[in-house]
Amino acid sequence: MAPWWPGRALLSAKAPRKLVFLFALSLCLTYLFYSLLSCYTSLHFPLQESSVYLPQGQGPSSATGDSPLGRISTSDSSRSQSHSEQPTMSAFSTMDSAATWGRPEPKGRQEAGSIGTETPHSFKVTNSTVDGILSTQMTLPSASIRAVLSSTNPVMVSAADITPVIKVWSASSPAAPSADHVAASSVDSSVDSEEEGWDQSPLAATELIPELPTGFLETDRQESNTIDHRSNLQLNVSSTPEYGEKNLPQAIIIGVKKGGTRALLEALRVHPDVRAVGIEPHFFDRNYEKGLEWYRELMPRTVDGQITMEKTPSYFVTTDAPKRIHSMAKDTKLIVVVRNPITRAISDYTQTLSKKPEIPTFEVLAFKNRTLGLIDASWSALRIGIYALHLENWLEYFPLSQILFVSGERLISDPAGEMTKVQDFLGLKRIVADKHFYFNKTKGFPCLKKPEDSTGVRCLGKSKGRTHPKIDPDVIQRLRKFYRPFNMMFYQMTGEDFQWEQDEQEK
Ligand SMILES: Nc1ncnc2c1ncn2[C@@H]1O[C@H](COP(=O)(O)OS(=O)(=O)O)[C@@H](OP(=O)(O)O)[C@H]1O
Repeated sequence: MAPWWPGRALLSAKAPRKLVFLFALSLCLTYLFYSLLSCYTSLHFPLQESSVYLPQGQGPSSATGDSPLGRISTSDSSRSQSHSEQPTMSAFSTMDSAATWGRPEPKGRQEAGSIGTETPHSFKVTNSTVDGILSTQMTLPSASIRAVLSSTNPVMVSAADITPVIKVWSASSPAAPSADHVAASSVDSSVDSEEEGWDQSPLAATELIPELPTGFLETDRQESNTIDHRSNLQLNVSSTPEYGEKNLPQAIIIGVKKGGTRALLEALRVHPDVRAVGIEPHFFDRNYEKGLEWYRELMPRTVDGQITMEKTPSYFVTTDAPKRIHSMAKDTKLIVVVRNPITRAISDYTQTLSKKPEIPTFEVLAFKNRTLGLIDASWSALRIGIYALHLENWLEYFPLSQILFVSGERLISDPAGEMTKVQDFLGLKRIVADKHFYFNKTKGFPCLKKPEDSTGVRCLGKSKGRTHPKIDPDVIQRLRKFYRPFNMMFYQMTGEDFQWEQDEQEK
């Protein structure tokens, strides 16, 4: 009986050999296609998933175990849907520089109709180019932000992919697509921001200053923990008087992590009309189910004319925070301290490293594929720095006029100047000024001092102003390219050029 496989006889025949060759070729092509497809899919993280770091023992991180830091992925149908609806683009090459862009109405205003009366904003680009193309007035819908997120990763730019996504939004355009599916709704908790009040730090020989009298720029001892760690303890700052009443905050420092939020809050606390809770309440991200009364209880007492404040830097990247804060009080003033996203990422990494020395290097974590130069934008240290993406979420609820962007860099180089802006924004008398700051050479940062008493300064603790590890300059260069379009978008959205592109030397 003839074998089912004709063997050499068949292979030696000319025509069948061609067939076999074609078959093998098609197999190779199919394989290649699926490899590319899977590569493509994995690169689309921001459209599909939210990858975050979780502290050890929290969440399902260990189940996925794709990172020693416990990265997890969450997907839901809305994400997949947005993915399928999501057009992509190649950088800004499709932008029409003459197009006029309008900001969609903040949802809050649509609903309540009472957050101010201004017409939808449009913004002049302050820094005129993104790869030489971005210019004029435009607003950046989340679709384009995500598209840039794809296109800043070189592998993403394939001919088939390149679909223009920039839509001209007139003032009557519907709200921008929600950024819900991309915002980090559960950004890292245990390695979250570190709260620490002003410490007396070692001073240079020429700066030696006697011990502070008790009560001077009082440090809230409870600041070293987040609310989560302190469960339901009474958390008023130690200097809180027993008179007055507890109010929900009228102003919140919502971000960004490692931006300089503690320095800002502590400087604000010098102002007699500001009362702030020292710890980070994490109400709008982690403790929301505890209710507003729980939140109010955390606040220090205030008397007439004083404002209540808190800071929780993770709010800025929390999907639900804008909606929640808006539903608490639509006139809440929001402050975001922003810092060069590359330095911010390194600072974030340095903090994690200080707690988990075994983690891979920054260079390793920053890439999905280093050979291809493919940035891992799912790494929270990098993703937090895509400010335009997160801001878009806030602008759906709050008008730009209700958000103040403080430069983390200027907060160090000219703290009094930044404080003037902050006080004006909060409607406070300009009280915190140059005389309240002192540059501590040992610390390398400004510290607070009591103007009428030059015997003491207070600096932030050791976890603020850490020495950063030296990062491979090629990696920095790649990150610059990655962030550049997002920074441009952010400048455009805020109407302010933070000049991060000029930072040649990362710390
Ligand atoms: N006056 C003063 N003293 C010390 N540090 C200062 C100050 N002003 C700004 N900074 C910068 O603040 C960075 C920490 O930011 P945050 O307070 O937002 O961090 S956190 O999110 O609350 O953990 C911290 O980041 P690192 O330098 O990376 O440690 C500082 O650069």
